[in-house]
Amino acid sequence: MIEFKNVDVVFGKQPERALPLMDNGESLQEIQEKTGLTAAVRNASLKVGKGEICVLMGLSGSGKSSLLRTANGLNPVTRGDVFLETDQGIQNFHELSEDQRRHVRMNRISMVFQKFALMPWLTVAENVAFGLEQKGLDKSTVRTKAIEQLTLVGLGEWADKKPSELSGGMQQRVGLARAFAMETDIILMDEPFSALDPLIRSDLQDELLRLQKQLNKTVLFVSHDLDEALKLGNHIAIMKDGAIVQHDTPENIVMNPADDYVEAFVAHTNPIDVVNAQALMRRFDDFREKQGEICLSERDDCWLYQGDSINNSAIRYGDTKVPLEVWRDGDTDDVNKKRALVVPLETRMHTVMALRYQSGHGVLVEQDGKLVGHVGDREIYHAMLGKLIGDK
Ligand SMILES: Nc1ncnc2c1ncn2[C@@H]1O[C@H](COP(=O)(O)OP(=O)(O)OP(=O)(O)O)[C@@H](O)[C@H]1O
Repeated sequence: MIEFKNVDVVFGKQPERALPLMDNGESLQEIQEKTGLTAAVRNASLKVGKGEICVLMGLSGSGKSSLLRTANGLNPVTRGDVFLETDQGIQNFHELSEDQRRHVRMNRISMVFQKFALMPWLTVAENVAFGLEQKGLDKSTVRTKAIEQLTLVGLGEWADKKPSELSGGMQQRVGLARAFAMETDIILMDEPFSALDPLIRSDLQDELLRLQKQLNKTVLFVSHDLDEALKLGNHIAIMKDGAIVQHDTPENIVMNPADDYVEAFVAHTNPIDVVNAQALMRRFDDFREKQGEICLSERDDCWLYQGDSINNSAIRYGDTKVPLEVWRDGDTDDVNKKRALVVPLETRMHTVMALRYQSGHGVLVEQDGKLVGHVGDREIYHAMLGKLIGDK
């Protein structure tokens, strides 16, 4: 977990001079003119939970990197707090002694930069091992861990090559392996994929999502690119002139932008590529129940009977029962029309719509093997019109 509370970052001599002006609501430009100081971050509050990827987005100069870099002390905090989960519990990073900070940097936080920052004279494995050696682990443990991490990112065979023998995409994979090897809970990523061409970039995004499923880190990720933010983020925080103007789920950023600035960012995004079943569905708490069955549609006389498992559950239209089937990622054209389909929470709206259309039934949504909601035509139409059922 990492939490920023009312963080201000000001660059220049005697940065505190900017604080009263900031409190007066003066603009960055006014502050710059009056004091010569750069107020890069203004009153930013943001919490990133364990297992979450939060993407910081905004135009160039909006303060994304300045905020990110307060998390490991690369930038000072002029005012405010940065709380981190450490082995001593939750601690305010900027109140720690220099020794304690070094310990936290070594054991709790790692960082991946835009430039791969690999040392050219070391082999790939030695680059991954570097931080582990600093931790004081013995040589054979270090080598084993480095190879394990390289294998995890598909580069096991390349361990003894030099970085210059690898493509840009592979070098950034080494960067990921190096960050993951440190086994820190928190990973800071400052535009790690921006220098890569689009196909490789997309591969690495997939790779990060795959690793994250396995490793469950707390990730703060800076990006310029909305598509990247929508693909990776559980939450997105949009920054403007040093302030966070909206911190929200990707769906809400696209469907309910907080102001014109956010709206301009998302103007060309199609909701069906962003909204997922979780945001789209109507939860069962919201439906009428009768004799143990949930009424999915009054008009169609459609009911859900829930047995002890999904396989033993069914939907019923009047007297006709339709068994359920969990949809496994695959072709949306090739669905069994005699079944109603069940999808996980993260399934994208375009897939849910295709399954609704192909199966002829509303789509059920499961979480950890339990049915939790339903997407029918009403939910789909609402989302197309720019409204999610959850925020009506
Ligand atoms: N070390 C520094 N010293 C002085 N000013 C700085 C420093 N780092 C950043 N700034 C200034 O702070 C403001 C915010 O910069 P920052 O790099 O945080 O923005 P950003 O949103 O990450 O931009 P980009 O997407 O271009 O990297 C800018 O005006 C920048 O010039």
